[in-house]
Amino acid sequence: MKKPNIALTIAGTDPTGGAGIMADLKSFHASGVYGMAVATSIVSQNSLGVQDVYHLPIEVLESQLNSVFEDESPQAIKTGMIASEEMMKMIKPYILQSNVPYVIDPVMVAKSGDALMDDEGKQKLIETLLPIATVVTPNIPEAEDITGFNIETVDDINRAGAFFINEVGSEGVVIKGGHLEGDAIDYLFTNKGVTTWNSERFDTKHTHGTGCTFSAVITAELAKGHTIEEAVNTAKRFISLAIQHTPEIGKGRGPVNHFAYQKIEGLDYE
Ligand SMILES: Nc1ncnc2c1ncn2[C@@H]1O[C@H](COP(=O)(O)OP(=O)(O)OP(=O)(O)O)[C@@H](O)[C@H]1O
Ligand SMILES: Cc1ncc(CO)c(N)n1
Repeated sequence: MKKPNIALTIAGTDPTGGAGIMADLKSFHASGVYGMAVATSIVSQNSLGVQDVYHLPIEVLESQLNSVFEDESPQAIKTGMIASEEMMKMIKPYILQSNVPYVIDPVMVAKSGDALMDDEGKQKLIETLLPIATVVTPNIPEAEDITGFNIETVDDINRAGAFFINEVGSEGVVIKGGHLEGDAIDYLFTNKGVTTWNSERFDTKHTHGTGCTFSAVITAELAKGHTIEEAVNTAKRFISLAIQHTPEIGKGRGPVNHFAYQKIEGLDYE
């Protein structure tokens, strides 16, 4: 059997399996990539919201990172919820040393509206990790927080894309239109220009963890050696099918279907 490509996620948890490292592992697996996961914060959350957040001590983060990197290095890395500057600084040298594609989902607020990062953390993300990202995947409110201006029109989105590439120094940014009205349009900006993906908006409340899933699939595709454009293309198809075929789990805003893409595309990995 061929050795699989490996993707690593460094993020918060969701005991109900819809978001965070649990969603990332499912998405890696459904993309045919071997998944590894380092936890930053333990989040008591479910489809109804966030009940409690416990940030792990910095030594616990370091110890997990050492366990991963002294053994087998991943071919791509993703970070999600990172609550403090201390954690960002701890993670950065591991990313730089591994020298593989690095995806940042700049998680700030859960779909329920609960905050997962404080204001200082947002500023520090811009200084420490965003400049070394291969791809950043903000939703509109996250892009507004990072750029410091309101995003309402396509002109605003173009301005935000330019900000990430030219001012922050990220290689690519996907500004996700999930929070706007109308079709779900995503905009990828790189130094080659802009590419857009358009999907119909599915009328469902079950969109818990869509951002985690989308960025995890981009990471998995980059781990396989695909280009940024190819990776976003696959991730868009993956998340659209996952939202279209939600499993109806939970009393509130439930998770998406992480296995719809694999099933519908008829994929059979080695
Ligand atoms: N109702 C929907 N129908 C179709 N696509 C959607 C819908 N909602 C979101 N998307 C798509 O899902 C992906 C994730 O975008 P979204 O804006 O929901 O991320 P997010 O807010 O970061 O998610 P979360 O914070 O819950 O993890 C994008 O490709 C977006 O266009
Ligand atoms: C741990 C975690 N990361 C990200 C999100 C955003 O969906 C969430 N709800 N929980």
